[in-house]
Amino acid sequence: MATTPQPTTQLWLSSGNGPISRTILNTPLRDAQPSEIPLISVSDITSPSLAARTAVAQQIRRAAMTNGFFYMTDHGIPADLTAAAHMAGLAFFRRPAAAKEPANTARSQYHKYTIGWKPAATLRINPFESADMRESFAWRYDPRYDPAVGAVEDVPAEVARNLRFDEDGFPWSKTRDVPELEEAVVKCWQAVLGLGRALVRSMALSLGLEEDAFDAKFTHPDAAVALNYYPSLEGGEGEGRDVSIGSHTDFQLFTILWQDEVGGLQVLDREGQWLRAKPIPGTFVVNFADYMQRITNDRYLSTVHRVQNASGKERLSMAFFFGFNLNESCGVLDTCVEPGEEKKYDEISCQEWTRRRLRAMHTKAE
Ligand SMILES: O=C(O)CCC(=O)C(=O)O
Ligand SMILES: [Fe+2]
Repeated sequence: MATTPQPTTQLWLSSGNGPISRTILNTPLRDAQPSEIPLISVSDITSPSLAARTAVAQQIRRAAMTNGFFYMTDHGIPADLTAAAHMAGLAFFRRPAAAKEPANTARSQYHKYTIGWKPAATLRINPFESADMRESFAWRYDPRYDPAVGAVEDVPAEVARNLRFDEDGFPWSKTRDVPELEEAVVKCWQAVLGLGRALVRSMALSLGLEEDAFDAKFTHPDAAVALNYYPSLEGGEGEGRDVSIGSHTDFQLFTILWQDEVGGLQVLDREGQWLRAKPIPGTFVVNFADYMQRITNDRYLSTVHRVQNASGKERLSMAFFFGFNLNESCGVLDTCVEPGEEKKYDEISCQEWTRRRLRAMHTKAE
């Protein structure tokens, strides 16, 4: 018996290769089932037992090839670290715009798009949807804060070329009215950085490589953090309504996201169904991003997601983005092509890839 095709709509998004579209079902948004966004315990991610580490890697592989999203539990990040950054973030954002203005990204010496505070509705990550109603505060990798880096003078020249620091200590020099913010965010970032490195090793294993295959590529990773602050939207959730952050994919390898208990994150599954990724206390959400999709020849999905916070309450999330050192590049991995299959992507540096993505969000980009 022939099945009637389900009504669909085209969803347009920007990408590093220009606008792309996805076919989405016209069915209403619904909560994700555990089989769609699984819960993975990573307690064995650094276990001395290879079998135990492999078991984690296999679950990650399955999630990457299903919908590209999973909840991560037993991750070892102390709850008091995320709680302190959450509270400090709220204290920062709840102040009037004039108090946040000194930390406006536009005032950064070198990182006018990627470090500091962005006011609400000034970004539109998806040109086909409303402006992003979120405010954000972002910071990016600085080896002076990386516990795995000894002396900053030892950072190799080819890495250092892509790392520039504002001489006045921006943005932290402009957030002194919330004195706890710097320490709370940096401590959380440091802990998640360690976890991110462990995850890359697990992902190497999951791709049939040696665990240390990527080690040289993340000595000084493109590890950024964004605190997102979402006032409640007026119009409710669903197609055609305002977005807190528009439909997009993340740029680099993967994102580790902490979310509060409000909810609002939506994930587009492989069939084109929008799913709510409801908060599960104590977990982080992990999603794969564009660079990972490229090097795996589309084996691992860079999943489209967005946020609509229509809860009537404010929401805060912290996104930790993880990528290789910006000067690094990686082509499609041999373990991701079957005999006779073509490599779909050229090798491109992480710097160039993130630049292309940023350019699609801003008229100019660093
Ligand atoms: O706040 C969220 O749940 C997601 C944020 C996000 O997608 C991002 O910052 O890239
Ligand atoms: Fe995202």
